Amino acid sequence: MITFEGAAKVYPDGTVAVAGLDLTVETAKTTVFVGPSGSGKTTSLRMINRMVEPTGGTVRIDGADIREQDPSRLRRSIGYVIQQAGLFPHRTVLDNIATVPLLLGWRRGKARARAAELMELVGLEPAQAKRYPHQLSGGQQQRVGVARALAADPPILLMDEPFSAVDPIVRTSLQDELIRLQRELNKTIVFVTHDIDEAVRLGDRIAVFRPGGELAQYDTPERLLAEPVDGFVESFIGYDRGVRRLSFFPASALSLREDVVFDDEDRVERALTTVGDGGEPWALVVDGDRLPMGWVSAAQLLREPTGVPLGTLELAPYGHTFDVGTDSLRAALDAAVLSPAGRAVGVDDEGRVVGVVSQEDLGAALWSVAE
Ligand SMILES: Nc1ncnc2c1ncn2[C@@H]1O[C@H](COP(=O)(O)OP(=O)(O)OP(=O)(O)O)[C@@H](O)[C@H]1O
Repeated sequence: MITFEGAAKVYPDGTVAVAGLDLTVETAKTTVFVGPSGSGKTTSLRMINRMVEPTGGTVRIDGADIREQDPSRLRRSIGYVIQQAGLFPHRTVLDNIATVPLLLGWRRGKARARAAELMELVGLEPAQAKRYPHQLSGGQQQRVGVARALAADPPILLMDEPFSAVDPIVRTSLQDELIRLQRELNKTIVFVTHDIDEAVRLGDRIAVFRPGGELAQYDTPERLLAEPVDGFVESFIGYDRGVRRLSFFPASALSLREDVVFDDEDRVERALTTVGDGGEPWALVVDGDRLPMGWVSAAQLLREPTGVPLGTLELAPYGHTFDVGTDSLRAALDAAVLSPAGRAVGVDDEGRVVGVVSQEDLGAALWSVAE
């Protein structure tokens, strides 16, 4: 547990970077500091490893005042990852990762073996061990940065905008990796970002900072999105917070329809029992393995001669699907919005169609969330 007790930082030029922070970071959880530029996130983070000394208040780790600990020893017991990874350019990937164990006096062989183990943990190929940082992509460099920070197995990991310099696709995969790693390692992670979406994805708790180095709100992502404390937090989160909140509700609560799903060998007249004449506007066609093939509209079915197998018709693309076991209401809504039929296709973990969610069913689920 890391506790900030009235921790403040005023620079000699009078800039108030952090104006008396009271906050407890829970052990083995991910806490995200988010806020606009200059709101004191990095300064607060760096107080934890004494890269910044507070001008007021106290920071404790598991109850002990960090001022009473030797700064370089403290730093070796806390992993630190920064934007652009901050790797040593003239050291190989393996030696970069082995830095802290070597500083701690490990034998070279043991430090390198540990570094190789960490490369695998963060998803780097063994062949990259002998490369230099400039021979890696930005995303790979960040992975090396994370491996280096974890090398001595520190209980605390500080991450200062570690993924902000990579493109959005790499960024999402690094976030996924961090979520997976954290499930395995249970570190106390403090993560700084500007990006509220990143904060909501990664954080067990989120601290929103406002200009002037003040804490505006400290809450779980669910509560932050549901109940921002004031106009500043609300506008910082953005006006689509209602839709974002849907990520916290499982899609498994939706009722799925199977009576509008037909086999590719079924004939047009079979589909017309529920779609078209049967009142429904769209049918979903699946193949013999129940993998989705596409949509056919009621209007088209009524034009086609009977006896034609549905799989031979020109089908509208089914768009993207949602996983009924693991996805959220947000994913289901997204799938419905992007579908030409305005309906979302729910699949199991092997991509086989379980059923379809109509707009009415989605609407009912959204109402229950709003209550
Ligand atoms: N060495 C320094 N001397 C004077 N002012 C400083 C110093 N370092 C930081 N500041 C100021 O302290 C304030 C907080 O900076 P900090 O880096 O903590 O903000 P931040 O929220 O992390 O911002 P960003 O997201 O842009 O990194 C800013 O106004 C910054 O200009």
